[in-house]
Amino acid sequence: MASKEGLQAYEEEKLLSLPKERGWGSRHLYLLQHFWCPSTHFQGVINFQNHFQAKDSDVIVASFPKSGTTWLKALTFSILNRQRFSSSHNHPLLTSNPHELVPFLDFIFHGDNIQHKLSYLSNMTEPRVFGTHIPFPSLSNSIKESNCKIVYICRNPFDAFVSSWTFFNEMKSESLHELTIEEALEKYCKGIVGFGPTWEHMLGYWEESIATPNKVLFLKYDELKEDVIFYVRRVAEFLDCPFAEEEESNGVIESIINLCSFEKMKNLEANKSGTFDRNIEKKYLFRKGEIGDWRVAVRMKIAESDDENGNCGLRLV
Ligand SMILES: Nc1ncnc2c1ncn2[C@@H]1O[C@H](COP(=O)(O)OS(=O)(=O)O)[C@@H](OP(=O)(O)O)[C@H]1O
Repeated sequence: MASKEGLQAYEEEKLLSLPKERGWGSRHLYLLQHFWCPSTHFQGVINFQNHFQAKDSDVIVASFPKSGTTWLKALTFSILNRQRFSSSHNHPLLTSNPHELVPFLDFIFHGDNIQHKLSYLSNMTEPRVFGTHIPFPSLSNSIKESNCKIVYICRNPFDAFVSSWTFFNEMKSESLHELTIEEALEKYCKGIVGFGPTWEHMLGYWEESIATPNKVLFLKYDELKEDVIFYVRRVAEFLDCPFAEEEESNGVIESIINLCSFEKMKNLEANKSGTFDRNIEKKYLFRKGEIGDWRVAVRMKIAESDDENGNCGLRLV
């Protein structure tokens, strides 16, 4: 299996020595440096750690999966590039998915030809914006040592869990086994999920945001949804490109928010079809975008498990 995913001999050896579990979105999860690395990402993560050179002007959008990564990538890209692109027409986000404009560092280095990738990266327009799901302690040293900035987003874990479970069930290829929601929840609570455990992931970035507040900005999906104007201003200030009074009065913040809104992005042709990275269908990235959707999943589960006498057989929650 490992060789099928294009690993070099030394990586294969390393991989075989690690604790292993069955995965959800990937065939296996490997316990690498205290986090569960999906087998699909193993080579990309190792190569990223060994080769990526951060620039001081880089911006990294970091997140636990299904916590609002796509949204924060779109907002960060728009905030940083607002002088280059008008939000109302000809904006790259109207024709490209946020993951195509803001690539995942964990995936860029997947496959061979590292030199080609490095030269592509060094020629990218600055400021370069990247995404990552890798926990803070496992980021490359050059990210930690440079002056680049990290914007992190987390989400109520109940919602992130339901979002992940639905996503992986929709995405599931025939080679992957099915997980019931109960099995998936048990694994999630034990931290056995890609880039998990969740709490350690959040804690790593949280502690860093306290220790170095100019380096890491810690955001929560739920708060961002509730006051997006406040947080768009906050991100711009953190990235040293605050909105000028004239921009404020010209409605630049509102146009960025509208461009990146769930409804706008979900309905764009660019996000309705096609795939990115490892054949992820773009349409599955936009589901409901709500706070508290986990309650719906619980209600459905209760209804499903009510017996014919009306007794609730659910013990899951
Ligand atoms: N623009 C915008 N605004 C608000 N919410 C949005 C937006 N885009 C995506 N979403 C919702 O985010 C959830 C997907 O999370 P991620 O983007 O982190 O997924 S991924 O890790 O990059 O695969 C997923 O949440 P659920 O709807 O609860 O499944 C998406 O619907």
